[in-house]
Amino acid sequence: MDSKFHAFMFPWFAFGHMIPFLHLANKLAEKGHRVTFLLPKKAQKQVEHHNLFPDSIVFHPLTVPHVNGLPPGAETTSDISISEDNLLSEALDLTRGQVEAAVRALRPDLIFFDFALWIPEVAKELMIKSVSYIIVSATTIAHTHVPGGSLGVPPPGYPSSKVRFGENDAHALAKLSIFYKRLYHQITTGFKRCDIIALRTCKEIEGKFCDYIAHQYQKKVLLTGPMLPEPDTSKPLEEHWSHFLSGFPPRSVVFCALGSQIVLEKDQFQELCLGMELIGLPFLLAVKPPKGSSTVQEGLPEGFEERMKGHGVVWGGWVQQPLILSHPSVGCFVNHCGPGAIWECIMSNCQMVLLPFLSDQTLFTKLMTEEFKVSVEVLREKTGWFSKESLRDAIKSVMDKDSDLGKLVRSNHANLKEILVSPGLLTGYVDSFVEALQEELN
Ligand SMILES: O=c1ccn([C@@H]2O[C@H](COP(=O)(O)OP(=O)(O)O[C@H]3O[C@H](CO)[C@@H](O)[C@H](O)[C@H]3O)[C@@H](O)[C@H]2O)c(=O)[nH]1
Repeated sequence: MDSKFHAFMFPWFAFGHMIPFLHLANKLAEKGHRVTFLLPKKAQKQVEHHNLFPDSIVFHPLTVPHVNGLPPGAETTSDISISEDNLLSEALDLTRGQVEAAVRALRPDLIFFDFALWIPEVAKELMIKSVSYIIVSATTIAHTHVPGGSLGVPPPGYPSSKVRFGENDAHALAKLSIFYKRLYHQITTGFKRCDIIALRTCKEIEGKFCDYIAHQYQKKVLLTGPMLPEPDTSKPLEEHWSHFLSGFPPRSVVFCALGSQIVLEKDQFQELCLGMELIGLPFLLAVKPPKGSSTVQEGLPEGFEERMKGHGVVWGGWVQQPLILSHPSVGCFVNHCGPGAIWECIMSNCQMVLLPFLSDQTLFTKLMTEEFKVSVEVLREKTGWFSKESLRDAIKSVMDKDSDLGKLVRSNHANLKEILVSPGLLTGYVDSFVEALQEELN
């Protein structure tokens, strides 16, 4: 065949999945390959600015069928609560007819998927190769999606004694239990049936977990590297943020964002706000409105906005996270340890304070905090509650100039970043990945 291939991409209906798939699509397009990207209709508008090669990456919008129990018009995880994930996953399965029709009409050489476990079946029938491309950490896959373990308990031979759930992580396991069975089935079946397993990581960070997965599934595991976004030069940081941030000294602002899915209970949201106030440093808190409030302002603690005027902002909308992280005034990033956030954080110069909510976020937090010692974790109580004081203590422990812990994590973080930015490392991952795909197709 022609050495240039045509790939289909069909990620789970969540921005944390569609965006890194698109970054991979860009890397393929950069090398002259074509991509047809299947996604829910409404999502296209929100992600199309990530498409750097519109001539080579073509969106193929899908109509997401309604499933009883889902809010009308729900298409992505941003439209639903975590407890409705299984229903959205049923809706994804119901798009099979549309996907098959597109595959038959366009006959790609490869199909990348993650949760649609029926893709290998569709592909095989037409002699197309299927690639199970997983964008969450290899740590999570090794712990939770290898046969032999159970909810919260890793399978035999799992390669870490530190990257495990602790006694205060029951809150994360409780959330996982809602969709554990379905997700476990999707990923393990996808892995068994696909031609290639690919992971969004690099061996410098998760090598032993990748080797473990390859051994357990007896399949070659290809790595794409972290798939960081290309710096978006088309849109500078919005004026109101650059104006706000530039008013503070270098590295003094605490930026907090919790990804695209986390919606806090109102009391926990208020505690988060009060914790930011306690630190005494300028801050930008970009989180969704809490449960029961339609705006963040509506959920704020009494008098908070007035007290924080000119010093701290709580924002309920989308922000340009990578650009904020690279602003010289930002010195600390409090985040949920989502796979996108964490790679962006590692590549920044910000101190890392981790506040995980979901199970994959919790495991990656342990990897960063216990094994690499590049971050600190906000302590929670057994109920999962975190107090304003524990948030303040975690942030102060890395922001206080004289803190030994702060110096340690800063220096470990700088070393890790240096490895990742070493010339050719990340492009080398993409080159080897594409070569391996081409070999598979020949
Ligand atoms: O206001 C915002 C919020 C997010 N982002 C970007 O959106 C991406 C978010 O990705 P990520 O950090 O991975 O977070 P989530 O989308 O929240 O990740 C969800 O989806 C992942 C894949 O299922 C899970 O691993 C996580 O636990 C779950 O929170 C990142 O690139 C951010 O830079 C912005 O640019 N602006």
